Order: sequence, then structure tokens, then C-alpha cells
Amino acid sequence: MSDVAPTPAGSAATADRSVVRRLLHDPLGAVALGFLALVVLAVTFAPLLTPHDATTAVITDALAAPGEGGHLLGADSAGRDVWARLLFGGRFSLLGALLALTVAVVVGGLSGLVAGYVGRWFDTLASGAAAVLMALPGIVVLLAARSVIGPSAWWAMAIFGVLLSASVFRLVRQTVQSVRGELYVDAARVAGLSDTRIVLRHVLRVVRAPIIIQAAFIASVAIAVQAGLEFLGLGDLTLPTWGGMLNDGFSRIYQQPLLVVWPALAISLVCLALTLVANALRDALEGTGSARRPRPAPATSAVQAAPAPGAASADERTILQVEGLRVGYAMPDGTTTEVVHGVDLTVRRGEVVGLVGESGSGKTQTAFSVLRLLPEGGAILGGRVLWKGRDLAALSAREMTAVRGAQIAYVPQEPMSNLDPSFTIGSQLVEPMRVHLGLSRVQARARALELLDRVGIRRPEQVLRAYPHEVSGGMAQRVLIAGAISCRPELLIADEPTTALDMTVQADILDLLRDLQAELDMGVLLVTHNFGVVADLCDRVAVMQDGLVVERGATRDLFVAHEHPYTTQLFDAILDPAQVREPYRPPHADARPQEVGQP
Ligand SMILES: Nc1ncnc2c1ncn2[C@@H]1O[C@H](COP(=O)(O)OP(=O)(O)OP(=O)(O)O)[C@@H](O)[C@H]1O
Repeated sequence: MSDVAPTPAGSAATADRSVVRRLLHDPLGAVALGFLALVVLAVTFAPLLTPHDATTAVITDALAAPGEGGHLLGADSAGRDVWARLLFGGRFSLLGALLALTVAVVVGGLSGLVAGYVGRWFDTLASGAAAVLMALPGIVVLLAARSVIGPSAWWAMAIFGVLLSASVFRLVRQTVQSVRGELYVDAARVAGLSDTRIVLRHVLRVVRAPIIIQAAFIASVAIAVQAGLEFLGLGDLTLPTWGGMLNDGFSRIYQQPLLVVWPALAISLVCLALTLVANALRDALEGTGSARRPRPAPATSAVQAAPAPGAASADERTILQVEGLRVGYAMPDGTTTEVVHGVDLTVRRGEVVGLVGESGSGKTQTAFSVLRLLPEGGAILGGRVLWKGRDLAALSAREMTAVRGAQIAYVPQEPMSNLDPSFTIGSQLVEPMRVHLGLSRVQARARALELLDRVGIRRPEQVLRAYPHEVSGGMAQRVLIAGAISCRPELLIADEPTTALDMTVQADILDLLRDLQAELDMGVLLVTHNFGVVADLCDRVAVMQDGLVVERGATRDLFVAHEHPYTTQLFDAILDPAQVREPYRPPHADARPQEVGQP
């Protein structure tokens, strides 16, 4: 078995390179990009491409036809060289568009990022401002601004950038909100990465693509609007501009129609090229996200259990104490719905505690309260979560970040969704170790290799270079377990760690968890609905129903004798004879059933 599914050569190449490749393979996109590059080069090196000055009028050359008097594309009504004006005018058009674009992306992008990620009052305020900006008629605002600040193309474009920033804001805010809910962002938080790091690393990367696409459209709109203002005579008449040329040509359209054609061609071709590049970029960026996911491959590993830890008193060994925990969610009608109603729980060092109950009984809410990672709208309404005697609610965000990932680690239910598809597995393992353990990149990489080996991955080097879609679900869960134990946590919270996995892999993962727990002397809070898993791993168990712990005790005792009807119901569910499958019978009625393992 290979640890990594076969992928085309160079699968570890960066996504960026693949975007450029896809873009260049799109014929329209490549031609448009080439054209834009030519325009930029031409306007940059304009003095080398024409001997004429763009503003010098030679009245004897007025309305000269192309080729006449040394004028490549002719001369305008004042005898100024059209080719030179196109080249120098292009500078102002492109720089004006760049200014509008920069303002729109900086103002809209930053505010969208903060509003989408942090939310709260800033989101309300910024969303209101964006709605007002979008409701304003752009041209009217620019005309009003011109009457106040005069015919400055730069100011006009800066103001236009502010108006356009509303659309960037909405796009970025919406994208960030959707990323913020991704499990891999929660996983990064659990791994102890700060918000700044999460934004820089996971969020910006996702926001980048829509911004780039939007940027090309914004630039084309800015060029068109700028030209429109200049055409109306509202621009700076002292500068050579494409819109100004259009204005001049329009007034002489019957004498020299080509004077309209050249600037119109320049404006429309550049706008068209920007739109085509935006479309090609969108296709290229979308294409990179469509990597196929291989079939899960059975993972195999046998890790050696370490000797049991030395004895210590029960109190000394208590690391987590949950007392009277109540969790609630704010409802749209202003009320609060309580979903956990006073849960008590303790976990000792080196002990596995199972939190068992049917779906919706409040297990995950209890676990997330310990991590202080309740979803939006959720809050601890009462009770305490004591971590080694310290109330976690009293810790600052920075202190909590130091606890999460380093002291309390988390293994999620859905391994694939908890890995960021944009980064290699190696980079996702290395980052938290650099933050928490202060390791250099090389040291963290070496430790990541050791950890992958430790969790039973056969070709750690290869897996380190792989992207999440290139590994199986079981392997992804091993990677997450490696990440969770990378900082030698004292408590591991595992939320249904095998539910999403293939049956053949589940037992391996449970074995691995048991071995690592013993080796690291970790406390484990195991959230599950499966009494089989409880029997396999847990020392003690708490049974939850409707947000309450209805029964608790040592696993062995509870299996022998339980009192609460709900516990009986859960046991009955797993021991229901109706669920025991009939032995396999071959299609021929008279054939005898085969023994397991018989060929
Ligand atoms: N974001 C939320 N808003 C409102 N209620 C929620 C939210 N998340 C969970 N709940 C409610 O909290 C209760 C407990 O949910 P919890 O996720 O803890 O269940 P669970 O026992 O872990 O089940 P599962 O195994 O299905 O995750 C449920 O009734 C659920 O509807």
C-alpha cells in the first residue's frame, strides 16, 4: 500500500504555479494577458516609442492623416501627435485605474476582512456604510466632487475607489464569513494559532482569489468611467488622456473620423482584455480547487504502548473539572435556549473519560466549552471550567490560545474538513509547533516527520509534501492526531474521532489513541455515541441526555449494572437482537454458510 494516492507528476507544486499554468493554457486569457503586458510596456517606455511630445501642438499639422508629417497615426485638431497622446494618455488611464483599484481593495478588503472575521459592531457599522455607498449614484458623486476639488483625475479616481470599495467589502466579508465557519479554521484555533495568524494563513488565501477576479473588473470599470468623465470635459484638460482624445475626435468626427477610432479602440481593447483576464483567472482559480479525492485506503499501524505512568493521588491528577456547566444559544427572537443544563465532569491525568449520548444530547457543546470555542451565538451561561485549578473563563484570549493546542488538544470528527486544502500537510503540522514550541522550521519539520512515523504513517516524507486531498480519511485522521499530540498536550479532546472513517480504519485509530494516551500519560475526553468505543477505551463514562449527565461511573461498573432508563435504552440499542445480522447465505439455498476467513 502506498501512503499517498498516485497523483500526476509535480503534484506537490504550489497552487500558485498551477494557477499561472491554467491561465496561460486558456487561449483568450493568455492573449488578453499578453495584450495588457504589451500596453503596460508601451506606456512605460513611451518616450522610446515616439519622437513626438504628447502636448506640443504644431498647428500646421492639424488633422494630419496617418503617416503625414511623420505622425504615425496622424495629428489631432491642434496638431498634436495622436500616437504620442495615446501612449502618454495610457499612462494616466492605467495609473488612474490603479489608484481606484488600490483604494477599493485596501478600504473594502480590510474592512470586509475585519467585518467578516470579527463581526460584532464593526460589521453592523461597515455593512451600513457599504449599503449607503452602493446606493449613491457614482457619476453624480464624482461631478459633485469635481465642483468642490476641481478637475483632478487623481482625486476623482480615489473617490471612485471609495465608491467601488463597497462591492469589494461585500465580497470579502461574505467569503471570510464562510471560511470562518470551516472546520479547518476551528482546527487552527484549537491548535493554538492566534487570530492574526489564522487570518494571514488560512483566510487571506481564500479571499485572495475573489479579490483578484474582482480587481480586474474594477480596473476596467475605472478606466471606462475615467474616460467618460474626460470625454465630458470634466477631466484635467492639461493632461493627455484617452477620454480627452475622444472628446477632441468627436468634435472633428466629420473631418477626421480616425481621431475617435484610436482612443475608442484603446479604451475598449484594454477594458475587454481586463474582463477576459478576470474570466480566465476565475476559471484558473476555480480549477485548482477541483482536485480529486482518492478512495480511502486502509491504514495499518502497530505502535508500541509505553509503560503505565507512576501512581499519584486522584486530586493531584485531576486536570479538568467542569462544574455546573450551562450552555445556551441566542435565538433570533431575542430569547436564549439552554442546551446544556449543569454538567459536572472531571478528567484526571492518564485517564480516558467517555462522554456518551445520542445525537443532540449536548456532548459536543460540553467539549467546545472546555476549548472555549462555542459556535457563534453560543455562550457559557453558568458554571465553571477549571483547567488545573484555573478558571478558563478568566483567561485572556492570548492565555487561552497558549492553552489550546499546547495543553489541551483536539481531534475532530471529520478529518478532511479540518485540514486546509490550500496547504500541504507538512506546513499544517509545522506551524503550531513553531508557535507553541518555538522550533525553527527545520526542527519543526524533523519533529513532524517523527510524529507521522509515530502515528503509523509509512512514508512520512511523502505525506508531509502531500495536500489533504491526496491522502485517505484514515491517514488524514492520523495526521490530525499527530498534530494534536505534537506539543505533548495533557488533555486530548476527541470528538467522535472514528465516526467518519471506514470500518477497517476505526479500530486502528482507536488502538493508536489508546497507545498514545498511555505513552504520553494524557487525559482523554472522548465524545462518542458508541458504547463499543467506550468499552474499548474508557476508564470512566458519563451518559448525557438532553443536556444533562444522567448517569456516570467506572465503565466496568456501568456495563455490569446501570440504573438510569436512558442508559438501559442506549445499551439496548447496541445489544438489540434485531440489529444482529443473519449469517451470510450463498444464493443456492442448500449451500452451507461459509466460515469467516474461509476462501
Ligand atoms: N449553533 C447552534 N445554535 C443553536 N443550537 C445549537 C447549535 N449547535 C448545537 N445546538 C444545539 O445544542 C444541542 C446539543 O448539541 P451537540 O452538538 O452538543 O450535540 P451532540 O450530543 O454532540 O450530538 P452530535 O453527536 O450529533 O454532535 C442540540 O440540541 C443542538 O440543536
